[in-house]
Amino acid sequence: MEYLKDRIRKDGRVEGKDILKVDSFLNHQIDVALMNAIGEEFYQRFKDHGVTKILTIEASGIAIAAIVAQYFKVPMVFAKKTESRNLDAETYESSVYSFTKDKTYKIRVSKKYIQETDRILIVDDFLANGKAANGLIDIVEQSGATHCGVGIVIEKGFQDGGKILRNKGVNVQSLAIIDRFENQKVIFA
Ligand SMILES: O=P(O)(O)OC[C@H]1O[C@H](OP(=O)(O)OP(=O)(O)O)[C@H](O)[C@@H]1O
Ligand SMILES: O=c1[nH]c(=O)c2nc[nH]c2[nH]1
Repeated sequence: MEYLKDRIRKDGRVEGKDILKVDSFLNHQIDVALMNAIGEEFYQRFKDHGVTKILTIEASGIAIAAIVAQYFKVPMVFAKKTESRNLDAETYESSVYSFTKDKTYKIRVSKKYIQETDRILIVDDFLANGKAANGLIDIVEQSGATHCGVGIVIEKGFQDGGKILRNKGVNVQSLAIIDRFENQKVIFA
């Protein structure tokens, strides 16, 4: 998606050897027009898969998933990373290591919000080592629903997540795939 790549070239900032900061438009301050273009692009890529629900993980996936859900006209649900009294007792659970936070979270989705008959599109802002996507796939599989694929805004191709998921046969569609960082510049695959 050239529009997205241009925006990453313009406003993305490389931090250290493996972090791309896109907080000015994607996961802190949000450019809603860009989000709409992303939602439309995921719709075009997955519209023939009979999607009935969009699933993501808090926090950064929520804004993207909400807009994607508008294009599909289906509900969106996000996995919660913390326990709280307003979460149902009956949940599907998995475990996700966050590489940006160096912390493992138990993630949970209420059993009420995924049915066996659902066809689920997983979306997220980043794919790095694939832990978040794997945790969400684990939850979908526990529920007996079908996962139609994983839509990612930015895949860091130099980390293993994309390879791991594709080797498992998952339909991963990434709108921008980064091959490497070179002199603080982003080089796309
Ligand atoms: O492929 P992975 O190695 O799992 O990395 C990708 C995940 O990492 C980020 O989440 P983070 O843990 O930073 O939480 P946040 O959404 O609250 O920023 C991002 O939003 C993805 O969910
Ligand atoms: O803003 C982000 N930048 C990254 O490089 C990254 N990797 C996983 N999650 C991420 N979030």
